[in-house]
Amino acid sequence: MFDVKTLDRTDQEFIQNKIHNKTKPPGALGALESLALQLALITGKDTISLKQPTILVFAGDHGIAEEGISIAPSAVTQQMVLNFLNGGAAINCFCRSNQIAMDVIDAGILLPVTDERLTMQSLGNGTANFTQQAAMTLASVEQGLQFGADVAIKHLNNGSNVLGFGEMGIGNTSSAAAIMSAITKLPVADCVGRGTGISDEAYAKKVALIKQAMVLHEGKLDTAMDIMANVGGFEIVQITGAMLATAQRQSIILVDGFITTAAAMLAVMIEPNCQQYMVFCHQSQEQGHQLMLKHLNVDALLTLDLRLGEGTGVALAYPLLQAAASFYNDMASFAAAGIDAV
Ligand SMILES: O=C(O)c1ccc[n+]([C@@H]2O[C@H](COP(=O)([O-])O)[C@@H](O)[C@H]2O)c1
Ligand SMILES: Cc1cc2nc[nH]c2cc1C
Repeated sequence: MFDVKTLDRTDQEFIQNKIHNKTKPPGALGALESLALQLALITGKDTISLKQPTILVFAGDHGIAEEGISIAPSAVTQQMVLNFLNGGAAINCFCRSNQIAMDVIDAGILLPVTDERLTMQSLGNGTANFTQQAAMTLASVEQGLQFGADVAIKHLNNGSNVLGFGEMGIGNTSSAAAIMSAITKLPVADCVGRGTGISDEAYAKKVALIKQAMVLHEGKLDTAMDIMANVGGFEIVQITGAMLATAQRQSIILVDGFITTAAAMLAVMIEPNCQQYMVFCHQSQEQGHQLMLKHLNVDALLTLDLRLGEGTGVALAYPLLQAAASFYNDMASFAAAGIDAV
């Protein structure tokens, strides 16, 4: 279904020399230098171009929410979708301040929203409770990957070359933790965090429930498709498909927090080359996120102790991409500035 090419590294030496010859001590721009290298490899060796940055916010509900493992009920997913559409959420503020476009997608929320500003590609009214049965069918996984790819391609065809991914879904840290445990083989207790900020009691219940689910689905968590069907979420599947399509089009993927990184891990499991197109924007406070990033062997750009999701870490990190582009494109070289190279 997807065919992601390895990033062409023919120009790597040229790009590294260009960065090296800027008027600064070698390496002095730290993480911005590796970011500039990645962006130049993706968008072009002469100029880094970031076109029509857009954050796709996928919303979906989770059957496991009926167990009381979040501070909020599933109805809040719908209410937050309305908030996104009305411009009132944190992600709206940060997108506005950094001139990033937004698209809100109903990937499968419990309570419907009828609004022409919402991109409708629902896979159903929330997943089944994965502690009792499979979250969804394999047919839903396939449809979800396609829906996700479709919306990414729409934005890429409209001229964007940088897509960020965010999500909203009460209960989705439970699904992300189960996905993480299935992929990394780390113990459930290392993968489960407090999500929206649950009590000690709810946390203990969440760990026990996810352990129970891992036993229930044992032997059926070996492929990305099976992981998604058994313990996934509608928004997570669509983000996975959207990331795969973005990588296939050799465009930039901006990864947000714990849930979007779970989707990123699934995309990488399906097409390992995907990771070369990904920028990990922040390290969430959700306890498993650090271990996810370690598993992928990546560093995030920001650590702000965010644990909100929605794509907020992407929107906040975007100015760092602009800074990387700006120094790569506009900063003087030693030769141009008449400074003795160091
Ligand atoms: O992105 C993150 O790292 C993150 C960490 C904790 C919570 N969230 C958000 O909180 C919701 C899921 O939390 P929960 O407790 O309902 O599983 C969902 O809407 C996410 O966007 C997001
Ligand atoms: C209010 C609220 C806003 C959110 N945004 C992302 N996840 C969220 C969860 C809650 C509960």
